[in-house]
Amino acid sequence: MKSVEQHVADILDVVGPIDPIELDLLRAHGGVLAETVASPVALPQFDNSSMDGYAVRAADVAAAVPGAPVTLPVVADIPAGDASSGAIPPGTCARIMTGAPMPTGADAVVPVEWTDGGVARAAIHHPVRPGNAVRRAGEDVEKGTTVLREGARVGAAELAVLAAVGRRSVRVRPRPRVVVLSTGEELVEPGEPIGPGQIWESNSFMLTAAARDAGCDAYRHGFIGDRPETVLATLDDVVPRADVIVTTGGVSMGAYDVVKEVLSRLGTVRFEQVAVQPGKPQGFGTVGSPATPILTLPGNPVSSFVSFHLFVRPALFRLRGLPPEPLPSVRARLAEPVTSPRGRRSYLRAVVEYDADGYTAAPALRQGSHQLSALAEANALVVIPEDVTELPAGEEVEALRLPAV
Ligand SMILES: Nc1nc2c(c(=O)[nH]1)N[C@H]1C(S)=C(S)[C@@H](COP(=O)(O)OP(=O)(O)OC[C@H]3O[C@@H](n4cnc5c(N)ncnc54)[C@H](O)[C@@H]3O)O[C@H]1N2
Ligand code: MOO
Repeated sequence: MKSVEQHVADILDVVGPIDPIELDLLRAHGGVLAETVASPVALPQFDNSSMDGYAVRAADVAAAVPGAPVTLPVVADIPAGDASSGAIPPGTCARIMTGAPMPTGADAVVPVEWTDGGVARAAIHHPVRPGNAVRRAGEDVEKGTTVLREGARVGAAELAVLAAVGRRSVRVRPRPRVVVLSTGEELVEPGEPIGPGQIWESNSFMLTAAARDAGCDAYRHGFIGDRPETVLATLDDVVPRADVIVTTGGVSMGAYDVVKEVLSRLGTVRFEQVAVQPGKPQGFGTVGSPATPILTLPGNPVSSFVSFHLFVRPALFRLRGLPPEPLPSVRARLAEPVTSPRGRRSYLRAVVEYDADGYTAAPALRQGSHQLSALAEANALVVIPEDVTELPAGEEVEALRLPAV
């Protein structure tokens, strides 16, 4: 059987970063910068006050002390956005608001709390040093310097920086469009009545959400039955709208394993067994024109979930133009003994907790690949290597942290 690492490497060979496009700021949210951004201006662009108070010459208020204030005439009132005040003569002051341009001649701001708050004349009770409460032009960003590098993920802070340097749009690799399809005649839409032998469909909700959590625009196409013509027609239909297609079900050895049957015929998708538990039957390749990457995951819900984190997630990172890093991991002590099949690497659902002695991993009692309840409780996947069949409690293991919402 193929190793997990080899399967990831093979997938990454067929998946490349999606092409960059210029997008308006909020549409670029969640994208990855495809340009390095330099600021065309200094930030701040002008000296301005960091407090509501009075712009003064520091020398004029050097003698001020509580009880014996220096009183100055107020010659201007400067709100933020008002650059019309000109210079203030020596021995005067200007009422100034946070963010307002410093008037020429003033070199410091006295916060309003240190004054009587006067409108025509202001009594100042504290001396200030030159530069007090003044934000100098360029002290945040000098004109022409790099503020964001290619490869940065465009989140809230990056959008703030882009807007602050005057950008309305930016070149990014946008969030990849992931189309999620499930197959199986037994599936019924949740909320609908269910008949004997049927189950409510769950994989496509899980995968759509997981892909969104991984920074993609994911669409749940819903599910299709086990008829080859429908599967092919559906794939043709979604290719133009997808940067990657993820399917579940129909990839093992059964008589109705339609995904495998249909895609094997095309010759562009490989079906293999990976030495992993759960998630052994896997397929990947490309479909349609333009050739669109497709990953076919097993139908068992837990297998599908684990496959997403091991195989789909790196592919999504690659599409985004990010390093295909694995889930973050910690070393943890097993709270219970565990077993694992020889020759397959197990990913056991577990609850990892941190205390004074470090991390502990409590494996879920129900580890079946259909047992979803344990999945919802778990916050980690404990890795049991291929050549290990059992481990006692207390043994140290690698635990992959599952992303939290
Ligand atoms: N003879 C063999 N049988 C199986 C093997 C094998 O090697 N030889 N492998 C087993 C393993 S391991 C897995 S994993 C599954 C994978 O099966 P498929 O990918 O073909 O998936 P299905 O047969 O369609 O479904 C499996 C299981 O999952 C349920 N399911 C499917 N889709 C959904 C969905 N969207 N939402 C919720 N549940 C879903 C389905 O009802 C089945 O119970 O094959 C084993 N068999
Ligand atoms: O690989 Mo299957 O996922 O063992 O249940």
